[in-house]
Amino acid sequence: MRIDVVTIFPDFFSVLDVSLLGRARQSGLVDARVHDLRAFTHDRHRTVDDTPYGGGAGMVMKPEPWGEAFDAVLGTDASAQTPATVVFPSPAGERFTQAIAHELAEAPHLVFACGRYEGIDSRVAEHVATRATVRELSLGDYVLNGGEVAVVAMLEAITRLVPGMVGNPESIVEESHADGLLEYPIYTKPATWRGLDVPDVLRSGDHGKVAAWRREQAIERTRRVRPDLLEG
Ligand SMILES: Nc1c(O)cccc1[N+](=O)[O-]
Repeated sequence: MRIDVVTIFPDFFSVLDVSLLGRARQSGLVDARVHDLRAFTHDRHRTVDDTPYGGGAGMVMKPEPWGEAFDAVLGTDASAQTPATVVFPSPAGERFTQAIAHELAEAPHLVFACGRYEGIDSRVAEHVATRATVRELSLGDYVLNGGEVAVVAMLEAITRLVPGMVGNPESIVEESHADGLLEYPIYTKPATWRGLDVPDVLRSGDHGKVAAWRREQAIERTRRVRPDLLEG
């Protein structure tokens, strides 16, 4: 899987050199590249923003540097069988979910466009849609200063699903949201800690009873904390 990230804060993604993603990068499972948007400017001040048409507070990211950045990262896709998927993290986007993480983990080429200021000139996504699959995705209903934080989270959620990324693929199956439910409570030694005991069923050795208890706990926790996940 190839991943390109375009941002005015490339250092934000030094995280790609550590953790799971760092190892995957070194192993060649993931070819992740970070691009500084200012590398696609041509003026002395390396300008990436300007005032909004129609007035209003804040600044808008200019289309020209983005156009050149996408030329650079999408150029080779002209002959690609599957067009790239370009993700614009945005509070106005579709909610990013585990299901979408699985979908994007199948994509051969992902590009993440990190907006700043009030956002990117809307013509950029319109233009890119003629050359790639565009997804506008939101991490949550709150205001961030830009897309970088959201992209780091999405990158972790997506790349850990790439085959070979995690040691035990089983560990992915039994996680919160993996089966549409929140994860059941988990315990390890000691059996009693500060007067609190591990549920007896988990020490019974009866795998059937353990599985039933875990399912019941996951449903109960989901009903209590995220009833919306049980609808529909
Ligand atoms: N919420 C937000 C934002 O305020 C700015 C960029 C991206 C996001 N997001 O992905 O959730």
